[in-house]
Amino acid sequence: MTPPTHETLPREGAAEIVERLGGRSVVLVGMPGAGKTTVGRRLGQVLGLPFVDADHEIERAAAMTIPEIFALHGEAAFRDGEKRVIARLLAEGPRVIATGGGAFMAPETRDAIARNGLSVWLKAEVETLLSRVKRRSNRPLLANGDPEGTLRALLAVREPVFAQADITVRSLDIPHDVVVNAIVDAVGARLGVDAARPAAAG
Ligand SMILES: Nc1ncnc2c1ncn2[C@@H]1O[C@H](COP(=O)(O)OP(=O)(O)OP(=O)(O)O)[C@@H](O)[C@H]1O
Ligand SMILES: O=C(O)C1=C[C@@H](O)[C@@H](O)[C@H](O)C1
Ligand SMILES: [Mg+2]
Repeated sequence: MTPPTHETLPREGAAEIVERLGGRSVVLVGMPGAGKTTVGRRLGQVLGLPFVDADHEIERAAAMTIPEIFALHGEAAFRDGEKRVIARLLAEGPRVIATGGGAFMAPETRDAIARNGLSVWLKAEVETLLSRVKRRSNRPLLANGDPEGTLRALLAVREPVFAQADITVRSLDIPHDVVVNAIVDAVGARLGVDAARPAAAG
């Protein structure tokens, strides 16, 4: 028998999870490099929900990249736009939403997610985050010559806030599908869906 991969999805229990979400979205929060975009896209496929990345939506709405928004308008303007975009995405739910690394720090955004979503913190160690963020450079906050020090400082401030998420799942360096399955298990358990196991292949 072929082991299940994301090709065999959506998983058994996915329809019941979506039904019990009752229009709420599954919202991934966590540090840059936590895997919100990568894992979120696959989670959407598994649950049969549209996936949307808030960073990409902000770039689309502003018609410029995040580094350009920071450079031209500053971080405060980016944060304002981020709050508005996430509120709109939640209102258009249900979806799987990947948020930007700092989005959950805004109390209004946490409140909006609590009302219209289920928050999932993708938790990873600094060493893991660092090795992942080195691969891409769309993160103006880390472009200061000391990404490790910056990540550590951000994590110290943000970790207690991420810990307020409804669900915490470790984002280890393991196949993405394993992380996705752990999220489905946790969301299913939270919603009382006990059939949320991988669909048998064949
Ligand atoms: N479980 C995993 N194992 C190994 N690598 C992973 C895992 N999850 C994500 N990655 C890798 O880490 C990198 C960062 O992932 P991703 O861009 O999804 O993070 P993010 O949380 O969306 O970051 P940001 O907040 O900056 O948008 C990517 O190269 C991705 O392939
Ligand atoms: O950690 C952060 O504050 C950020 C993370 C990215 O996802 C982007 O939202 C932006 O670069 C800010
Ligand atoms: Mg991302």
